[in-house]
Amino acid sequence: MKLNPTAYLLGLVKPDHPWLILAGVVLLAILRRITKPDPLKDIPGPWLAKHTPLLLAYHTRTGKRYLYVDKLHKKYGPFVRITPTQVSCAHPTAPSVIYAQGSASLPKTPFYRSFYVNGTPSLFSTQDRVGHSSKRRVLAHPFSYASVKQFEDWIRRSVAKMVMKLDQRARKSGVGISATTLGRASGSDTGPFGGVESESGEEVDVLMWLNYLTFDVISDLAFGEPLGMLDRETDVLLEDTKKEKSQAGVAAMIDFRGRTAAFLGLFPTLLPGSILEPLTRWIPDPFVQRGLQGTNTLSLIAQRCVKHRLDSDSSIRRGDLLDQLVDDMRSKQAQSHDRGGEGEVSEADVVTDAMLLLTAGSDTTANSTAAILFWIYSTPRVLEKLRDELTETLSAPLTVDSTVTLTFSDDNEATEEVADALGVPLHDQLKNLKYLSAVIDEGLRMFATNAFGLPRAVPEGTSVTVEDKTFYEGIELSTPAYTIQHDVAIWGTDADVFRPERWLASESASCAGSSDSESEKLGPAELKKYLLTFGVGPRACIGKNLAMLQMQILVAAFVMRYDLELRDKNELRSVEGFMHKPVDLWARIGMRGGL
Ligand code: HEM
Repeated sequence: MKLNPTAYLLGLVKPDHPWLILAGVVLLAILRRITKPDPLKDIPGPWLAKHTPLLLAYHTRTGKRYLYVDKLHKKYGPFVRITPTQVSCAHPTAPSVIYAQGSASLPKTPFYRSFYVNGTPSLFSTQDRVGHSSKRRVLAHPFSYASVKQFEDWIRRSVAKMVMKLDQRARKSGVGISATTLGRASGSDTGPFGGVESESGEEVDVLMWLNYLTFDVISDLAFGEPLGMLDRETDVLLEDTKKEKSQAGVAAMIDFRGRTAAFLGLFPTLLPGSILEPLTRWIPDPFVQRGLQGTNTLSLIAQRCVKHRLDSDSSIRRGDLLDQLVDDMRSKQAQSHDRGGEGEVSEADVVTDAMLLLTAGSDTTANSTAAILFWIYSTPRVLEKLRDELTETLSAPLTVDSTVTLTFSDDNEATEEVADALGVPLHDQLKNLKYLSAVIDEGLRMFATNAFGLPRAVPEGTSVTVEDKTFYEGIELSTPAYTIQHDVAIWGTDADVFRPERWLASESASCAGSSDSESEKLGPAELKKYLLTFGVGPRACIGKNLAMLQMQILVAAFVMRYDLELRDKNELRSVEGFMHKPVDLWARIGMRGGL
């Protein structure tokens, strides 16, 4: 078939040999690179990485990019070339330079165009600084701690629903988990937590339940209705999804989308804004197609929700995040009317940002919480100490009469009573608990939900110096979060040990496992600079308050209520897309002794 360039550019016609065209593009890029002077010739790295992003792309596809980059740093040192234009900087001074605030801040790279939705950038993916500030201002207030606190009742209601369902599994054969499986921390047969030697409860995938919860919470806030995963006890297939070939649920689609974006982002010539972009949809690769299909379907769902809100009576307000996005659109449309359309925010912008909130704010929180629970339940000393701290503050979960049958209703007040009766903690009871906070920070450090080196570009006509290396315009710099969070020069020789005490000023050097570490010299406030889980600088996570509030409530609720016997307490299997996530967290769940 003869290729009609216009039809191809409109994406209407499938070219005969998309792989050949792609191979040609890669070859041209290599030739160009070989014949041009190389500004990064002094930066070490694998030979192939100098000429093509394919090596990094391969490791991205395996879901272990962070381990590959970590290995490169161990071999080549703090500066490693990972693609022809990208340098991974694992020097401790790198985060404050690459993710600097204010006029020194570096823009996001074209990599982020892989997250555009139908060609529209979101708050997260936009490279334009002015556009970013304007979008960020809209959501800054709703994500402030004071505003997020107002969502607390919504969150506790969902936690209560999850707890009731997990209780049924945990009570299957009535009694607590054996002391042996918990590590016999106290040496007594009844175990430190009052459990007795017996098999109890069902095996559940804790990660899956956390996903149901966080997806319900964020869809309620961003889409105006919960997806209903907790009710249905499954990743949902929405009406819009059922028409699709893949038949994947929402959580699975978000996963495909993140993995595909991390891969395609390494080939900017295939992304929106590039002439070759129409080719992308014809790439005969199921991995890519699943991700693109996921994006399309999620955007259809978002469009339906936004349309529903726009069509509904504007005087009835839910006070959720979607209300904020719609209000902003309406006010900017009114203002720009007088300026001939300049600065207008369209329905497509609202759809893209609503979808962003769902994708950024759901499994990230679930994955982080699952990882933290893994570390807590595989370290009996920490579990015991955390329970001591929580017990001093929360008595409710231990006094619940478990024989009373609690039922859920649509009446919010009634369900809040259920949350109280089930002893779901209030954030005010938790927010100042030092050990809980240290355990969460340490879990985030160890697992590194954001393990990726988030790329930033050196702008035209400028240069950036990290330690003794200067980089010029067009070079892309990133800091590998996992590597920094496990660097012995920062955390000490026990960098790979789960030791929450390093975050407590009074105890940072006094616990088993601590050594001649640098972390004895760096106090907890200094160490915070190297915890990159939520990003750093002007593009850092806007949802951190919401995520922390959920994680604190969830961790406290689990630890106070359940004993978990992990199927594998030696390893948390994980995979990295754009974010790093556990594959699952199977555990036999039992009610804690006394409940
Ligand atoms: C533990 C959970 C979370 C983690 C680990 C996390 C991590 C991150 C990271 C590393 C970034 C920076 C990305 C970059 O620079 O490319 C980011 C940005 C962002 N996150 Fe989160 N996040 C979490 C929860 C949330 C929640 C609950 C929401 C909202 C519902 C959210 C919304 C966003 C948004 C909108 C951005 C883009 C901010 C901007 O560019 O100005 N995140 N997040």
